[in-house]
Amino acid sequence: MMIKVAPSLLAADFAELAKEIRTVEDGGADWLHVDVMDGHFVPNITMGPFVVDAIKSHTRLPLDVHLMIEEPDRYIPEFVAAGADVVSVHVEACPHLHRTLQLIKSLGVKASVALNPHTPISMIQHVINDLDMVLLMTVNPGFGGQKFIHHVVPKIRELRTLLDENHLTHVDIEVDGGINVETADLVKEAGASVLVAGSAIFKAEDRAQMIRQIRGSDG
Ligand SMILES: O=C(CO)[C@@H](O)[C@H](O)COP(=O)(O)O
Ligand SMILES: [Fe+2]
Repeated sequence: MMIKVAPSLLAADFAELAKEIRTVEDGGADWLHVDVMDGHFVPNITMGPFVVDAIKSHTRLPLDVHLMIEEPDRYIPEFVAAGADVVSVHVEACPHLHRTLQLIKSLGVKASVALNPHTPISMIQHVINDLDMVLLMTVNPGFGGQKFIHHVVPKIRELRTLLDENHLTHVDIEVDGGINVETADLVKEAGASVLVAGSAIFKAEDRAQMIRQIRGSDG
């Protein structure tokens, strides 16, 4: 399986974003992961469409926008206009999930649903044909630098089986939170195809080498 690595900018120096982006883009990142938090869905506030727009002008990498916000439908068009290429909404924040996914797709970008660590795979069973990706949180959303929650690994396996049974092999499984060289092996073995990593990459002495190690092409 082709593995993509998406550095999370949450762990970057926000006062030097353009430079930070250059280091991971030159270092071989596949996507840039952008964490949007509203202080309601999660107990932290990060950035909005204005910053996404600024990031877009400094990279050719696809922007993987992880919306940890309530009422995402109100803001999705703005994030797409700002340059989002993949939009993840949390199932826990979407009472009309099917409608939200159609909205994302109607804007011509990839639609993804994110699940908190305790949220069962069955929550998305009836929308799997409308998805380009599923984001499985491997920490409780809200902050970078947290510890990987191991009980999510069987959920990755369960989702991969569900996708295989429905001939949806093109649907990516993204994992997010606590990914490092060790946990990367566990999630890839279970069927994940997009690995988000913030602290592991931005705190590494050699970011390019860390990206290669997480992807697994470096032994
Ligand atoms: O969505 C989130 C946190 O809510 C993540 O994208 C984190 O930013 C990942 O950071 P690390 O756990 O890799 O440091
Ligand atoms: Fe994220």
